[in-house]
This record gives sequence, structure tokens and C-alpha cells, in this order.
Amino acid sequence: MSAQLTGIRNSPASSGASRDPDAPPAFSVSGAVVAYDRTPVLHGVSLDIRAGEVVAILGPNGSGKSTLMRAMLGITPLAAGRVEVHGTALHRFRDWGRIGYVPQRLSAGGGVPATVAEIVASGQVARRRRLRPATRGDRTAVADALAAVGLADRAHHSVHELSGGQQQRVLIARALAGRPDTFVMDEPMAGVDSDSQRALADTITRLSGDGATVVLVLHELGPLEPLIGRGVVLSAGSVVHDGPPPSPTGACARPGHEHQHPHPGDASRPPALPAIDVPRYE
Ligand SMILES: Nc1ncnc2c1ncn2[C@@H]1O[C@H](COP(=O)(O)OP(=O)(O)OP(=O)(O)O)[C@@H](O)[C@H]1O
Repeated sequence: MSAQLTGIRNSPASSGASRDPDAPPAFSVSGAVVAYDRTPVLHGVSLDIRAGEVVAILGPNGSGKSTLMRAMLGITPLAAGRVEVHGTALHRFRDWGRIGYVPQRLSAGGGVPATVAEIVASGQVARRRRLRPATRGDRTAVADALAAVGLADRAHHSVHELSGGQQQRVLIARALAGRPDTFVMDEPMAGVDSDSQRALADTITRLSGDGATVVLVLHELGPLEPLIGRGVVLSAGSVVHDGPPPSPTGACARPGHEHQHPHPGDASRPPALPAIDVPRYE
């Protein structure tokens, strides 16, 4: 998809707002606590993400990255704390057309038979008025998004015919098709080949240049490294670093390092700046 991705026309619908220095943070999280089965997995996380900022959420497996993203979008309820989205308390926020969410892979289509184009068009629902049929502009946006991820020729295929990496690209296209100005992407590079990762990085760079806010869960910065000035590192449900993304160190810096295990000394290490995962995508 590399050459095609660079041709995307996906100017965020509200990029002007994102460039407004007086705009409220895209996300303001304070004291967020999330518990599953009464077991807390986020312990009072606080962070602001400015409109127009590109932020990587980093940390070991199970540290709470996906949970934080889902809590920021109201998908997972807070046990305590508060989230505001573009200046509005989450429970009052209605402008979901501004938000493009790329969940972790393999939820595209679920068990329902759906074509690639249908899944991508579902990304426009929040922007459409009820019962309004798709306009030519809507169809163009779907075609542009599919071209951007190199799947234009798969529009009418069942999503179940696609590989895991292609399904991931469908989820990214779905987010692009709604032309949001705020992207929340949970490991968008996972399962995507390295050429496509670079092309996707070009798209995210362009979206950022247009003023979009981009929050990404990443295991490694990879081709996005030049774009990411801020890394928020979670460890065991708490923020242990918020600033320039720390470099992977030691064995964790080795290309292809699998992070499915605790590091020696993890238990005793002070929660200062843990080594960053550099796992290999399958
Ligand atoms: N729906 C759920 N029900 C119960 N426990 C959950 C659920 N989702 C996540 N957890 C647990 O919450 C903790 C944080 O999980 P989470 O997926 O947010 O971490 P993560 O940092 O995104 O991990 P990974 O890098 O492996 O995706 C883990 O211990 C996980 O097992």
C-alpha cells in the first residue's frame, strides 16, 4: 500500500479547531481508576493530550495501555476519576464524528458477514444524520480510505477473506473514512508488514500536519519515531514516565525482542523509567 497511502486526502474535518491555541485538550484524564472484577488495573492515571499533539502510550504487556484508551473513549467505565474530550465531560460528549478509533486487530467484522467497503463505511456513521443515505462525498471518502491502505481492489470482498494484517488495515481505513480530527489507535502497526508500516507512518504524519490529534498505543516507535515527541509510559497501571519517548535499552533494544516475560529485577526496580518493550509483531 506504500505508494497509495501517500496520496490520501483525509484532511481532518475540524483541523482548524486543533490548531487553535485556546482549544481545550483533546483528552484530559484525571485520577482515572479502572477495575476489572474489582481488581484495579489503572491506578489514578492523569494526563492531558493537547489538540494537535501526537502521543505514544508505551509500556509492558498488561500495563494498562488498551484499558486507558478504552477509558478515554468511555468504552470501559471508570471506577473513579474523570475524562474530558475536547473540553466536554465524557458522559456529555456527543461529537463522536471527531473521533477515529482503531481498536486492537481482529474485531473487524466480528462474526457478521460484511464486505470491506461496508466495514469502512461504518466509520462514517457518527457523522451521518440518521437514515440519510450515503452521499457521493461519503463514497469518495470510503474509496480514498481504502486506497490509502492499499485495499481498493478488495472493497467488495468479505472481510473474513483477508489476512490479519489486511484486517488491521481495514480498521485503519474505517477510522480514516469518517474524516475525524482525533485518532485513537491501539497498536495500529501490529501485524502490518514493514513497507505498509512506513506508508501508514506517512499517513499519520500527514494527518498530524493537518492538525489532527493522534494517540497511539505502540510497542515500538519504528517508522513513527520522527513524529513522536512525547511518550507516556505505563507500568502496572500507573504513569511512570511522561516526556520524550525513552529509548529501549539492553536486551529490550534488540530487534525482534519478544516481551512476553518479566525482566530480571522487575519486582525490585523502582518505578522510574522501565525498559520499553520492543516485541516482534507476528
Ligand atoms: N476485559 C477484561 N477483563 C478482565 N481483565 C482485563 C480485561 N482487559 C484487560 N484486562 C487485564 O487488565 C490488565 C491491563 O490490560 P491491558 O490490555 O489494558 O494492557 P496492555 O498494556 O494494553 O497490554 P498489551 O500490551 O498486552 O495489549 C491486564 O492484566 C489484563 O489482563
